[in-house]
Amino acid sequence: MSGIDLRTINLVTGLMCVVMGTVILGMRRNFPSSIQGLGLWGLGALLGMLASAFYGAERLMPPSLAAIGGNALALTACGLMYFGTQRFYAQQVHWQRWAGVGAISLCGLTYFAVVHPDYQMRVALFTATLAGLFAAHARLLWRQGRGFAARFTLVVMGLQTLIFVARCVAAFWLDQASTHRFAASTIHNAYFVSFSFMVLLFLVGVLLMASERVRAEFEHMATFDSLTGALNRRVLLLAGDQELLRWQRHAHPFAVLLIDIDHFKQINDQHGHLVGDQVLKRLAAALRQPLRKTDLLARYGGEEFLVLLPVTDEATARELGERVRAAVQAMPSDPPGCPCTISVGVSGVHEGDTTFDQLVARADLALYQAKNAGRNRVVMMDNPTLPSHGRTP
Ligand SMILES: Nc1nc2c(ncn2[C@@H]2O[C@H](COP(=O)(O)OP(=O)(O)OP(=O)(O)O)[C@@H](O)[C@H]2O)c(=O)[nH]1
Repeated sequence: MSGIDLRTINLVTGLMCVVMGTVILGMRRNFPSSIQGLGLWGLGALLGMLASAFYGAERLMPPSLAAIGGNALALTACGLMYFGTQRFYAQQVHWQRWAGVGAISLCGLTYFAVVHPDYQMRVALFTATLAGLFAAHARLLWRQGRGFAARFTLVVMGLQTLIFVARCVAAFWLDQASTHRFAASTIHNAYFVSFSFMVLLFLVGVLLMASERVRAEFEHMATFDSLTGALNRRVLLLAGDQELLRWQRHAHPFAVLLIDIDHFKQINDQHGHLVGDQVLKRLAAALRQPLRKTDLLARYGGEEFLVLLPVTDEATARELGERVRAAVQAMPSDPPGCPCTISVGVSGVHEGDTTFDQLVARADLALYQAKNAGRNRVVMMDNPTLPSHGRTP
């Protein structure tokens, strides 16, 4: 360890910070604005580079200025990283509290650099402040983090905390001989090298966290309808194809409900599209209520919904259709005078069906009959003349 050149490590750490900071800020431009925190992480990394530059330039300026400037920049950089993670997890950023802690710490560092020079006290104060900040950061990741990237970053932050606590303790008991930031001592070298390595790992960790989040958001967008939160048409059709294969293999019956809002155009025309959108949202919530956990609800088109009912025969499907229709009719009218009813076409899988589209086409035919018969009713294709429990509005 004694052969390590700490100035070179300081330079490499600064370069890593500038590269990673630039990458993070570049990614921020291409990521959806819903992913917050990247700007603060990127800025933190760039300030980390400036801190290294200050530490390295101590021969070009009074050493106390290099020490205070470097420490101020390093504290700010680590604070920005923490605030970045708070923003990433949509937490309130309490920067005032940490700005206060940083300011007190910096006053102490200035005192021990200028008024009463004491290198050991500076090391102890600086490492204790950062250990507290890293511990808060690790706690946040522990509470909010999900998935590999967050766990990885949590481990890195936990190790950072331990390294800084160890360095703080060593400043009093084990390291009396050290008098300078770049002076070679086993304890100091170990701290310096591991800290530099952890800075790099932390920046890799936050990059992974952001990439994981973007993937999850795109997956969500590709799976769910953004207005109603129901599945989208593509996902339900794929699930329907799978259900048909299962039926061909195991002969478990299944069925679909095709649902269309009655006179929705009137709701839009009378109250505007925004109210129409709210009705669609409330309707999707009402449709879910009578369904089982295994049933899949999707927005099939503008004001059309499709429900896939696995392991369900036609009689049960019709009953469920009726429950769904009744649940929508029971929805409180909002805005007042804006009643909402639905027509439902039901179809189960039939001998000879080779595609899921055939079921949907039958349900569509049944829906057409329900509309023609006066709306607010459930019609099943096999028995389109069944008396409806619903009433014409
Ligand atoms: N607000 C809103 N309206 C939508 C959306 N998608 C489709 N629509 C509207 O849904 C209405 C569908 O009208 P029509 O197909 O004539 O059907 P309807 O008025 O419900 O009449 P019936 O189905 O015969 O009972 C149109 O006015 C569309 O503009 C949407 O996402 N939001």
